[in-house]
This record gives sequence, C-alpha cells and structure tokens, in this order.
Amino acid sequence: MPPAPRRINPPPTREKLDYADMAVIDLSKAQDAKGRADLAIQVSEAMQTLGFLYVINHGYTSSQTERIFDIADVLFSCVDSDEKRLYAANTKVTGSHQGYKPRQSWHINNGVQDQLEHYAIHRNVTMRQHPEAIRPFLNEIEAFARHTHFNLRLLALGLELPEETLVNLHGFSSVGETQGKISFLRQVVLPYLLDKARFIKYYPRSEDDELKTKNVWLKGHTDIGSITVLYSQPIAALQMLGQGGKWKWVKHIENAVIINAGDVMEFLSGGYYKATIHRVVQPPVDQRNHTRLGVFYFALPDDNVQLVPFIESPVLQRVGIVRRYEDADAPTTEAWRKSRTSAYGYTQLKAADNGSGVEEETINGVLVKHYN
Ligand SMILES: O=C(O)CCC(=O)C(=O)O
Ligand SMILES: [Fe+2]
Repeated sequence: MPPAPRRINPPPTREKLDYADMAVIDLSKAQDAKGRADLAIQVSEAMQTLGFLYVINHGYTSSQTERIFDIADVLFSCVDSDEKRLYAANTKVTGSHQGYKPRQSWHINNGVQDQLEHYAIHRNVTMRQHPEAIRPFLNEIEAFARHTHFNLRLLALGLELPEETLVNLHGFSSVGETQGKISFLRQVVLPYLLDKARFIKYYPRSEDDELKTKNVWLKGHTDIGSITVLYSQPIAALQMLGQGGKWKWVKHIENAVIINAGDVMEFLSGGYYKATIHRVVQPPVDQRNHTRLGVFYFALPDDNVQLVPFIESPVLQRVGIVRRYEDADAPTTEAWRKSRTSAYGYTQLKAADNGSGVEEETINGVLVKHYN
C-alpha cells in the first residue's frame, strides 16, 4: 500500500457532556436470519425515534478505519491551494458536491462564513479527475465506498421486505428501469451503487466568529439523501436535536459508524424513518485548537427515481404513510439533490413566523428548516 502521512487525533474529551442515548447495532450478530431479524427491529426502532444509531463490528478493523482517515487527510494536507482550485466543485452552479468545497463558502450566521473544507468523490472514482496526491489511493477509496452496503439490508428488513431479495440485489447495477412502479428495494439498494464518499476538515475559528455564531460551526439541518454513514472520530462536536427540542452530543465510540436517515429516506418510507436534525458546534475546551477530520458516506438514489413512498411495505400499510407532497408532485432525486445542494449555505433564509429562531426555505415545494 502506498504510504500516507499518519494522522494522530487527540484523546476523547474528558468533559461531561449531555450525550444522546443511541442504540448500538452489533453487526457480528447478523450472521444468521434470526440475528438479522432482531437487529432489523432494533434499527427500525432507532430510526423511528432518535433517527441516529451506531453500528459496531461493521467489518473494518480499527487500523483499516485509521487508514481511511489518513488517506482523507491527504486531500487537505498534501494538495496546495492552486491545485485545490482546479478541482473545485462549484456546487452553487452544478448542484453537485464532487470535488472541493473551499473554506468560507457558506454563510453560517451574522455574516460569519464556515471554516470547513470538504472533498467528495463519487463511488465510481473514475468519473472525474482527482488531485495528483490522492491518485495512488483511489482503489482504497473505491473499496471503502463499496464496504458500506451493509446498513441497507437491515433498514429494508425493518420494513418487512424479503431479505434474500435484498442480498440478491447487491450486485444490481442497472439504473435504466425506473419507469412505472419502482420497488423500494431498488430505490434503497441502488443508492449504494451511485453515491459518494465525502471527507470534511474543520479548522478552529476565531473567538469573534465563535461569538457571532454562538459556537455553531455547521447549522442544524437534515441530510439531503437516503442514508448518511459517518465514521466515529474522537473530537466531540456533532449534536442531534433530541425529542423535546434539546441538543444532545453524539459520543465517540472507537471504530463505530454512526448512521442517520436523510430527507429522501423520510420521503421513501412515508415518514417512518426520520430525518433527524443535527449540527456541528465548537468542541469542548480540551479538544479545541485541533482540526477535526470527518469521513462520511452519503447515499442517494438514482437521479431518475421519483421520490414517492413505498406503498408495498406491509409495515407502511399498517402504520400509514405521511406524505410531504402529493405523489404526482414528487420530485426526482436529481431535482431534489440539485436544488437542495446548490441552495445550501448560499440562499438567504427566512426566519420562521413563530419566532422560534428556525430559518426556512422552500425546495421543490417542500419546506426545509435550518436550526441555529
Ligand atoms: O461533521 C459532522 O460530524 C457532521 C457533518 C454533517 O452533518 C454533514 O456534512 O451533513
Ligand atoms: Fe449532516
């Protein structure tokens, strides 16, 4: 394997934080059908309540995970600013994140721009050119992206869909059959063939920026796609909006991944799986002054998929479907992804009428909220 500079993280914080009580899904128990059925129930419950869960024993060893973080940092530490400009995503125009997002391109609050840089790579790593320093690692990034298939089986099982069908569908790669009624399996399994890995590096900010934004680094939001997979790392900063409107910290678990559903999953599951609001804030005192590196996997269905709820699911037939729009008005993934992505951080948000401090925008007829 080509060498990558080693990146050393600080130890986990010693501060007592108000942590979210998230379910821990142990994938080593997924060896047999009974184990998988039990896990599916746990996943389903977690997705309907907190909307955030941990997965452990996901098949990557700690050193494999560390290696991915080292590789991710190459994109930020080993590429100079001229070359970064060459590979800029130009998200506002393209509605796509592929490439670099430079620091200070999104508005956070009170005139303060973000201090995070990110790089997104499509699962098919050959789709675009990448900076020279990262080229030796593209095979490993592709393997990493493929590695994340596992979550979907459990999420689909939670909707009482046949497990074997899912397994068989893992090799499914055609995206041309999207006319007529598309099955949920296809909509939810397909994403893993089509979406992207994203690496984010957050830089410490000035005291002035901290004051003006009340320590918010990335505003409260729901994710755009179906599922986000986030590799747990020790710098505390991620918070989710818990029941009762209280922000809870997400605790680091060594070599766990954190999974949450996004808007698309909420649409497809008729509100059954919740897209939970989360944000990033300044880390606790003993972890400030460090950069914070994040490794993510964002799943999105194929661009042609119309985001209508999966009416075949026995679970949804029992509990009922909550629609955010009429089926006839449902956006395609492409329309949703492009308008959400190009608006994020760039549009002027409107304060909600109820004085709650929440800001709003309307995307494809769906009200999208941002929290401070
Ligand atoms: O940095 C994190 O922990 C979360 C980032 C996030 O929410 C996002 O990129 O959508
Ligand atoms: Fe997010």
